[in-house]
Amino acid sequence: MARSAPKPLGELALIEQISRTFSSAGAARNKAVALGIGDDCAILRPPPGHEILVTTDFSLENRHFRRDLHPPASVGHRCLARGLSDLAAMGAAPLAAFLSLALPAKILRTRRGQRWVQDFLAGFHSLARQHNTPLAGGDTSESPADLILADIILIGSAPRGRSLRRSDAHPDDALYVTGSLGGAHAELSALLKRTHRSRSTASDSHPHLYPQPRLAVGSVLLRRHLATAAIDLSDGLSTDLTHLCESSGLRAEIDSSALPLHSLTAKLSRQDALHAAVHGGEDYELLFAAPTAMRIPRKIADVPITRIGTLHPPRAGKPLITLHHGGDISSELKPAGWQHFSS
Ligand SMILES: Nc1ncnc2c1ncn2[C@@H]1O[C@H](COP(=O)(O)OP(=O)(O)O)[C@@H](O)[C@H]1O
Ligand SMILES: Cc1ncc(C[n+]2csc(CCOP(=O)(O)OP(=O)(O)O)c2C)c(N)n1
Ligand SMILES: [Mg+2]
Repeated sequence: MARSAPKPLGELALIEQISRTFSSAGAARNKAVALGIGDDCAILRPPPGHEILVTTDFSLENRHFRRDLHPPASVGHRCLARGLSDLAAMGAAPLAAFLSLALPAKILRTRRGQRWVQDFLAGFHSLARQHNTPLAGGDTSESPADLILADIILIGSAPRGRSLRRSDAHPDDALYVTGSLGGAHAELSALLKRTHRSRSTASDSHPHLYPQPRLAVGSVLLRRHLATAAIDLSDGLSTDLTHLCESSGLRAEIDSSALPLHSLTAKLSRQDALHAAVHGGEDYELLFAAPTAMRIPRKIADVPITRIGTLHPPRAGKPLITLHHGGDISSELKPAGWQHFSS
């Protein structure tokens, strides 16, 4: 017998559900939020001596996730992780998140659709709790198409004038990455070959479905004055290192054998594994520069740190990024990571 359709959720009921999820016992709290969901604006009070950092990123169905392949909890987790990773790259601590959500009307009329929304919020909420990031507001709208569209805004803070920028690396600084590379690309490629949704959960190791924003590492880099510059790896090392080099007016030399390849790339050929590590996006690891004389621990906040190369002053005839393959063999590494509008 067909089950009766559930009571459709309207805008106010949905906001009520979101508000309840994010104010429950055990929900993320932050002293900086003087007023959260429920009024025309939220009110934030950053810690004294700190300045505010703001970042925003879309999570769009069929661009950043597929409803038929990504578990809804992963979509929620990734939506927040994208913003938290930008804060991590600058050494900032999150104060609050704002979520703007456009949902197809259809989704709120079926039990399955309502469960999708509930699981999306649960995935978001679980990562928010881990990183003390309350949801302090947002916007809810009916999507004009049959597509789920989300935008996340993250507000963070850092001691005034101390945030890590892309532009402050020095000539002869060493380059480091956190964690491992290529795992997100390898997992996404495998996912795109499937015809049904993954059942993976955040408790397994899933670099694409559940990336871990490196907030603790970013905070140590800033607090202990270890890094001169940093960026997070969202579009891929080749593209994001190009940003860091261009912003700092430097060129880079990278040792391909030093790149820490994620274990998920082990099934690939050496060439495909390297391609995933260098051009695959969404690893959400940090790339940072530090003076060669600075002693950088092998692990920071339990995350392995690997030296992958060195920065140099620009020189006529030398490419912006040189990839060394051992012996005298080297090649130019051009930015070939993710770029919207290019395919
Ligand atoms: N539509 C836009 N309007 C204004 N600034 C934008 C827009 N899109 C991107 N930016 C800015 O351009 C810079 C680079 O953006 P992006 O590549 O998306 O950074 P990230 O990889 O850190 O998310 C950021 O400072 C971002 O705020
Ligand atoms: C369905 C699907 N196809 C392809 C991708 C791969 N992908 C989408 S966006 C992106 C790069 C990062 O996203 P972007 O919007 O550029 O984030 P930003 O650099 O602004 O943080 C990648 C690798 C994906 N996540 N999902
Ligand atoms: Mg962006």
